[in-house]
Amino acid sequence: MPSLKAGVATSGNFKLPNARNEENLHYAVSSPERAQLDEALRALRSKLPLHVPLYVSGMSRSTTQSLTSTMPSEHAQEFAKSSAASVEDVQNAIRSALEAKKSWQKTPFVDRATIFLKAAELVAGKYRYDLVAATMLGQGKNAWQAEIDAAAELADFFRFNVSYAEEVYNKQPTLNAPGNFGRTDWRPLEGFVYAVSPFNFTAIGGNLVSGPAIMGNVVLWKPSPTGVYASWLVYQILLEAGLPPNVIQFLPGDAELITKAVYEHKEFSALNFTGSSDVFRSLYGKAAEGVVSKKYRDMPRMVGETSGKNFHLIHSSADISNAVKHTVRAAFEYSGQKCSACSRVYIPESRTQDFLEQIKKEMEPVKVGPPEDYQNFLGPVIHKGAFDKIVKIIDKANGDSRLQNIFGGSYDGSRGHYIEPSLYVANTLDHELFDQEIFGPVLVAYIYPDDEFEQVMARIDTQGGGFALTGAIFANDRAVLRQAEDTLRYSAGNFYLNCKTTGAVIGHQSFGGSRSSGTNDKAGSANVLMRFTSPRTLKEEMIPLQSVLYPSNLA
Ligand SMILES: NC(=O)c1ccc[n+]([C@@H]2O[C@H](COP(=O)([O-])OP(=O)(O)OC[C@H]3O[C@@H](n4cnc5c(N)ncnc54)[C@H](O)[C@@H]3O)[C@@H](O)[C@H]2O)c1
Ligand SMILES: N[C@@H](CCC=O)C(=O)O
Repeated sequence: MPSLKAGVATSGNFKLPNARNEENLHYAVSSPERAQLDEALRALRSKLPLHVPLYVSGMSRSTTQSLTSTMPSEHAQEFAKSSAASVEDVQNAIRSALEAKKSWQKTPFVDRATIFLKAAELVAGKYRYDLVAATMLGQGKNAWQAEIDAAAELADFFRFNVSYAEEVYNKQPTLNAPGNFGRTDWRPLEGFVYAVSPFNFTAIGGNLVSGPAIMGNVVLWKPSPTGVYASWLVYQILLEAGLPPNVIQFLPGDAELITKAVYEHKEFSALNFTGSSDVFRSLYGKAAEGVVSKKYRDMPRMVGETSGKNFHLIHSSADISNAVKHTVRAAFEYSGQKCSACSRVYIPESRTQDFLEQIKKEMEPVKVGPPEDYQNFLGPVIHKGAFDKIVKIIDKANGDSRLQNIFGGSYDGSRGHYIEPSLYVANTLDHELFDQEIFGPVLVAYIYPDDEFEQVMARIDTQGGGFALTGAIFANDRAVLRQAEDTLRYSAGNFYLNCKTTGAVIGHQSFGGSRSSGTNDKAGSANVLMRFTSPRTLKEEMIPLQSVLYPSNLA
């Protein structure tokens, strides 16, 4: 069988198609896309529980050990049983990936790029409804949230990562002395990349593996146990698009066991992680131990996009109607399970009545329930662990004299993991709710005296659990927007003016935060792709050297 090796068919340069954002489908009543999605949902339900194998050394394999996930909207229903990789599977995966690397890194960029462009078309076309349905039933997103993730953002990541790779390759020295020629060889890393993905975005798993692979790396993918079926679909799409099987190895299973086996290998060269800060810190620390003990050939790169405690700051000059609508969406869409979700809001005293009246009105038509019912704005939270954690927070908040409940404050776990969207006003800025990432539909507000705007900004910067992912200022006064942008410069990696903290679009807003929110390498940018390269600088001289001595040495 012919393989993708260094070829001769492309001479010189070529121009890739311009990356474009996938247009969203809206699933309005009686729309053709709604009918197709309903069909995909029916078909998927009829196959439950789904079986997800490993894919190691070019072969899929089911193991006797398995992990089970249930439907978050209907926890009596098993959703997926995924195989679990053993230490030996991990070792085989590394061996096969490193073998595949020899030809993959020499594969012309035109061929690597085309595979991901084709994958984007498969996502946007042939598999769109399967991906959206899998994300709805498996991860509890409603049709719109699943569409913007598993269809649009996934296709965008594939298309834009190809463009960003082109941008990286085009970064070449612009100055050459006469008779000299300098170049940069954007080598992939030596060794292999370990990608660990979260449950909450199908697209993120696709991005964590595709970015490094486009740059010529090989990748071991450990998907989230609660997003495993959608990840498996993404993996199969990449294979169908022509990705040689061993370039990415698919390794569901016990996170700690897999990580331990990966971290034992000398050729571990990078971690590409998205998930919670605590898990990233522990993975960072274990890698550092390996660095200290000289276990690895390289100094492994650590790339991590992690947790947030994101804020909306409302100024007295703000358009309150706009601020309210954005706050409802940012705090409650996908039940607050976005790293970018707004979970603390600061309201000026003079506009509080207006804000609270309007937010209560906006909440009236907001419904909570299964994602298959299109009228539901919020679905369930992902699993019992998340539900129990949020319930504990709500129960405590309901009995806390420092908090006033404005709406919500209840939950129902009888059929699915449902939490009512909840707003509490705290009478002190010292409340722990301003620091804790809840990852659920719970918003805490603080009402500040209008003339304490500057003090409140100072607190916003220092509270928030040390996270600095996203934040927003709502104001009509231009000087206030400038002041907030300057004062809160390090409080958020994505800072929004008069719009919500969620919904970064690939190609428009690259994404990530620093401090405890991660390494801020910016998903959706050429910057993060550069972390998966080890550039080599080349210089060639065409004029022979005439003398050893400098002119100044001569008498
Ligand atoms: N900043 C971002 O771009 C971004 C995007 C999405 C999610 N997130 C964050 O992710 C979190 C929610 O996702 P989650 O619940 O899947 O996160 P998580 O940290 O629980 O899990 C993420 C991944 O790490 C794995 N993992 C968990 N424990 C591990 C261990 N001890 N060793 C090795 N791997 C381990 C999981 O199996 C999963 O694949 C939130 O904190 C959210 O803010 C951040
Ligand atoms: N990039 C997404 C958040 C991803 C994290 O969960 C947003 O901007 O809302």
